[in-house]
Order: sequence, then C-alpha cells, then structure tokens
Amino acid sequence: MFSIVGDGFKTLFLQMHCQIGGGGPRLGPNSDVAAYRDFVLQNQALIDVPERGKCNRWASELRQEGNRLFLSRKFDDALAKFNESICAAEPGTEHLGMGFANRSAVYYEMDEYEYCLANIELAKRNHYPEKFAPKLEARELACRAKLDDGQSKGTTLNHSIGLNVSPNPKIPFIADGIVMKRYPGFGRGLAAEKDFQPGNIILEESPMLTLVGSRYNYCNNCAGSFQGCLIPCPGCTSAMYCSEECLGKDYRFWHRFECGLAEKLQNVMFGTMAMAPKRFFFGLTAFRDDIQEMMTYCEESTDSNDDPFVVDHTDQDQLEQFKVLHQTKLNPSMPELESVMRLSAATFYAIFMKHPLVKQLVTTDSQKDFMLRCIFDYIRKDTALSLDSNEVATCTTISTLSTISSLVNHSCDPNIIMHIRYGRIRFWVLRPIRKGDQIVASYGPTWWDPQPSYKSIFKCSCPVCDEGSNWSIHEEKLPAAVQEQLGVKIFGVNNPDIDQTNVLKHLHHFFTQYGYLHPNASFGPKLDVCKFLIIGLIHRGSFTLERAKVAAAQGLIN
Ligand SMILES: C[S@@+](CC[C@H](N)C(=O)[O-])C[C@H]1O[C@@H](n2cnc3c(N)ncnc32)[C@H](O)[C@@H]1O
Repeated sequence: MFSIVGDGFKTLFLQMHCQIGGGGPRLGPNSDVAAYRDFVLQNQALIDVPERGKCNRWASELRQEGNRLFLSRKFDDALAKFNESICAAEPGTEHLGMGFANRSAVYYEMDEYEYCLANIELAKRNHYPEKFAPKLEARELACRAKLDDGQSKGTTLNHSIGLNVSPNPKIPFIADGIVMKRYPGFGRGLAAEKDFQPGNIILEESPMLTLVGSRYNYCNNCAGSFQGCLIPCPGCTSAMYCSEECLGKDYRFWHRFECGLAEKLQNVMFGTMAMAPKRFFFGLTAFRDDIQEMMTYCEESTDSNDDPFVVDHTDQDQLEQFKVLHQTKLNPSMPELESVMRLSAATFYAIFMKHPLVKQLVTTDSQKDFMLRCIFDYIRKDTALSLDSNEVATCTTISTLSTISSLVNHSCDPNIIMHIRYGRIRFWVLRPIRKGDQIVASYGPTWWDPQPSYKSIFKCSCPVCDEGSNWSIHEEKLPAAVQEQLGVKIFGVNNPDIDQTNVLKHLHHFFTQYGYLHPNASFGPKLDVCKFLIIGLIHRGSFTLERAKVAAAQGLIN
C-alpha cells in the first residue's frame, strides 16, 4: 500500500485523540462514519490549506532550479523541475514556451532527438519569445541532422510487449482461455482454462483508475511516465498528461472534481485511500452526473454479478465496468485501520462538498449521506483491490484499479510477472501454466526473495505460506545436463554482447524443458534474472513505442 500521509490528516488524527481525552465525542473503530463526518466538519480549519494558482514568477524560479540541475547533468531531476515550471506557468504566456524549450534541451543532451523535436514544437506553439528563436532553431537543425545521420535511439520494436496469444473476443486485452474463479482463502481469482507457456503475454490492460504520489513525473490519467511529453492542466498546477486524449478523459471522469482542490486533497491523503473518491466520481460521471440514479443502482443491486468476464469490454462501456467493480464483495479485516478509513472518508467528504460542481450535483441529505458511505465503502474495498507498483527511481508508488487485472491473487511462487508502468498493466508468463492452474503474481515477496519487511493486509494463503500444503523447495542436486544449461544461461545474461531478447528466449526454453523440477533451490536466481530481463524489455519497448508515436506526430516516420 501507498505510504504517503498528508500533514493535515496527521493533525486531524491527533486532534481526534485529544478530544477523546478531553471529553469530546468518542470516535472509535466502530463508530458510524457520520460521527467522523461531524467531527471533521467541526474541525475543518485544521485541514484548510490554500491552493497554488498559476504564477509566472514561480514558474521562472522553478525553471532556474531546473537549469541548475541540467548543468549538473541530473537530467531526470531537471525534467521534473521543468515540468513543475510548465504547470505553474500562466496559460498564453511565454513562460509556458520557455519550459517546453528547456525540456527540449534536456532531451537533446539525452540523445532523445524525437522527444527534443516534440518539445521544440510545443515551445513554438506556446509563445516562445522571438528574441530566443535562433537558439531554438539551431537546436532543431542539430536534432534533424542527428536523425538524418541515423542517430535515433530507435522507433521499431524487435520484441513485442503486447498480448502475444489469441485474445478473448469480448475482452481484447486478455488471453482467451482465462476465467474468473473463486478460491477458498483467496476470494475471486484468475484461472487458466488452457496451457500457457513462458514468454506468453496474457494481459495488457489500461488501468481503469490510477493513483500516483508524484505529480510531475506521471500522467494524471494513465500514470504513464514519459516526462518528455507531459502537458499541463490549463486550470491548475497539480496535474499533467501524456496526451490531449488523457487530459480530456481525466477531466471528464475525475479532474473536474479535483481541479482547484489538489493541495487540500494532498494534505489529507492517507495512501491508497485516495482512490475511493476517484472511483466515486468515475461512477457519477458514468451515470451522466445523475446522483439519484447512481444511488438507486448502488442501493438496489447488492446481489449483482461481480464477475467482470460477463462484461463486453469491446464497446468500452464505462457504466458496465463501474457496475461490475461496484459489486466486489471484498470486506478485508483491517482492525488497525478502521479509524483511519473512517476519518479518511469523512475528510474527503468535507473537502469535496465545498466544490461548486459537487454542491450542484449532490444536494439532498440522503444524497450527501450516500456519497459519504459510498466513499467509505470504496476505501475499504480498494485498499484490498488496488494493485501497487513501486518505482525505485522516483520513490513513487503507482496504484491501479481495474476490472480484470485487479482479480489477480498473490503467491510467493508466482507463475507470472505482473508489471505496472507506462500506463499499462502486463502479465508475462514466467513458468509453465497448466490448464486448471490459478494465475498468480507476486505482490512483493517470493520464495527466492521473501522480503521480511513486506507487510500485507491479508494473511497469505499461497502454497508457500499455507502450512497445510505440501509445497517445499527441492534441495536435491540437479542432473548434470540441467546444471550445465543453467551455467550457460547465467553467462549469457551477464555478457553485454549477447542480445537480451535471445537470452530471455533461452531462459524461457529452459523453464519449458525443466520446469517439472520446480521449485528447485537453484532455480531462484534464474527466476529473478527472468524478472529483470522482462522488466528491461518492457522499459525499452515502452520508450521505443512512445518515441515512435512522437516521431509519427512530427511526421518523421509514417
Ligand atoms: C487484488 S485483490 C485480488 C482479487 C480478490 N481475491 C477478489 O476477490 O477480488 C487482492 C486481495 O485478494 C486477496 N488475496 C490475494 N492474494 C491472497 C493470498 N495469497 N492469500 C489470501 N488472500 C489473498 C486479499 O483479500 C487481497 O487483499
């Protein structure tokens, strides 16, 4: 789970405990969430922080900081600073153009010429000052010369990172032959109805909702992390997007409720719990802003189907997807978080009820009560349902909520690698999956890397942790032929001259051939190698795809 906790939330939490000691209202883990709401409404002053508006002076200061980082060749940090400056710049002023131009300079130094040209274009379209135009033109010419000289980092993939097996006809982003099943001890999960082989990519889903702690490195809609292409929300300083399409979609389903409240929301954030209001407003939008209709559906359909495989995903019907997600029956037991969840729901309620649009849509007492309870219900469910990925480079956690991928359960002996980044969730088969197997990913720990510090909100029922199962690591020595093959593969992985895609192919071939010896202790490091190779391929592949998109938009390729 996400670890960011806002200062306002901490202050409110302390105040709640002081009041208990001082004879104030007793708010305990079982108190009704309405009592928490009343407490927050009485103490609103404690969480009220001002919003930061667009300001060119601030944009200029941020650009100077970015320039210093650029000169020290800290390019990623410089990009984040320039992004912050782009967000702060007042629309229609030269400060916006200057931010994009500075970003183009970073990309030139990183030998990312397509991204550089894209930013030069953005600078020109956004009032870049005439007096500096020769500098920008010189950079553009130099960039084109580099590309003409064949110095692009590449716009074609030599290894697909998309679904590479036949898709489900109604859900094109998941392999055919996968269904939802209920598993004792796990709840819902994904089951294979046919065999899958190592190397198969069996899911490539765009998350329905995302949550990212860092505003200036990721797209506010899809959580894509292509800093070089991010454009700002024209209305606030807190959201960036990887495309006009993401900007439009996010505005419609979420950002119109969040825009102008970002600082207040950040101040009361308690990790993944911030996903809940997002889900609520996504639902409200799917119900065409008709809170009464949404309320009637949510209150009357308590026994509806929670199997997302019944929904036809080809027509991208957000209402159907919302409905099936709403039906999730998960009710995790988290006694230590009960008060926090209630307080969190109440603070979100108090903040959103000040938004003019929310005030206009949510008017009666019963509608207000529904909004409060719905956000509380989603906080509880989404804490369990969200899938998280930790980004080491930016110290950020990306949380996602989706109809299909959120069904995947954890096992310390995973058969897939789950990768969440660049606006996509991918499931990549690691070791052979047989018809009837549950498809399981690791949420963190594995048998070869148990991660003692890992804390989970559930007691793990996977075969490795379940004392009743007969799962155990085989310590016996492997046959000579296998050992020899393992040795060769390790050599291949460490050798920079060998194409990693081929090494991955060999490793997959190895597991297909000798997978029956799993879980042998000697396999652990190889599974780890597979994991890193897969992550590396997705990383490079995603950048290549993005570079190709940027190049096509520039007319550099067809
Ligand atoms: C991302 S959801 C997976 C889908 C979920 N099982 C469902 O019914 O919707 C994660 C939640 O599933 C359950 N879960 C996943 N892996 C588990 C495991 N190894 N042992 C027990 N429960 C597990 C926990 O409730 C966890 O919070």
